[in-house]
Amino acid sequence: MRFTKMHGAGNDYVYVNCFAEKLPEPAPELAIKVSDRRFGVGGDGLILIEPSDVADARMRMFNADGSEAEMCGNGIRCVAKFVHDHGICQRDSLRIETGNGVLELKLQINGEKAELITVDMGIPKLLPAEIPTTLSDKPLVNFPVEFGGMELRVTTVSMGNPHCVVFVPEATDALVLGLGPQIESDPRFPKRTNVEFVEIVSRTELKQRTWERGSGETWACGTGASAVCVAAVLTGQAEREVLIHLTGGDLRLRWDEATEHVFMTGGAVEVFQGVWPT
Ligand SMILES: N[C@@H](CCC[C@H](N)C(=O)O)C(=O)O
Repeated sequence: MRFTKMHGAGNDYVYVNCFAEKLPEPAPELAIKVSDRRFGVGGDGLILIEPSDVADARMRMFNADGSEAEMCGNGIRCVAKFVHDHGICQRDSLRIETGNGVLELKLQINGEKAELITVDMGIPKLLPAEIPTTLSDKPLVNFPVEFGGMELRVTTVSMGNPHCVVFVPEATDALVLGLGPQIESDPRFPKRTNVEFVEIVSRTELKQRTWERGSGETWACGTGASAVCVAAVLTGQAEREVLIHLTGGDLRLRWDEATEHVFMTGGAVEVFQGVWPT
């Protein structure tokens, strides 16, 4: 099986072009093996680029623990770059099918290659049943909750996948690596959750660290950055257009007032290609 290693802002996955390749084993098992940073290729998970009946391509994404997620914001930019740069569909606007519906992307091309990509991430969902969470029966905005003996204020947002956003003075290891996994698996999030710890730098600039459902701390999370933009606006701390600094790079987010859609812009990088197993 040929694969391509790609990353968006340091959120790295093993990508397989299923227009041409067959998986040697079921995707969940394969995801666990290839993601291993010592015994595998190394990555935050596995992403399959498949033919679609309703769009230019379909993305399926598997976390490093083998669980399948509905959406991946950094992943979809890489899928678009792959689809464009490898000649599957060379338009500068693409439609990609995901577990959160068909999303539209605009590609900025430099020479022959896609560089910056803007994704219409759709309308965020805020109802507790849509997250899902049992913490309240109303949308949670700066909602006080106790986790591990500590009271935090959380804002929950679904971008197709669940996010729990916590604004903090400093996103320390104790919070991200200590509380992150506890919140991820808290039974009040029946499908587990991604967790974002966010520092407000100014009304247009934020800093984010993410504990991802199924993969642990990653260097960036695109659906997470979208949820953070929405949460920062809902809590009155930021404008609708923000620059978010993540551990592995920056993303630009805009929550459009008229359409309520979130737009995310960032890069996508092809790192190397290989064959699995060797
Ligand atoms: N890194 C991704 C999100 C990947 C899926 C997530 N871990 C989940 O289980 O929902 C992104 O860039 O959005």
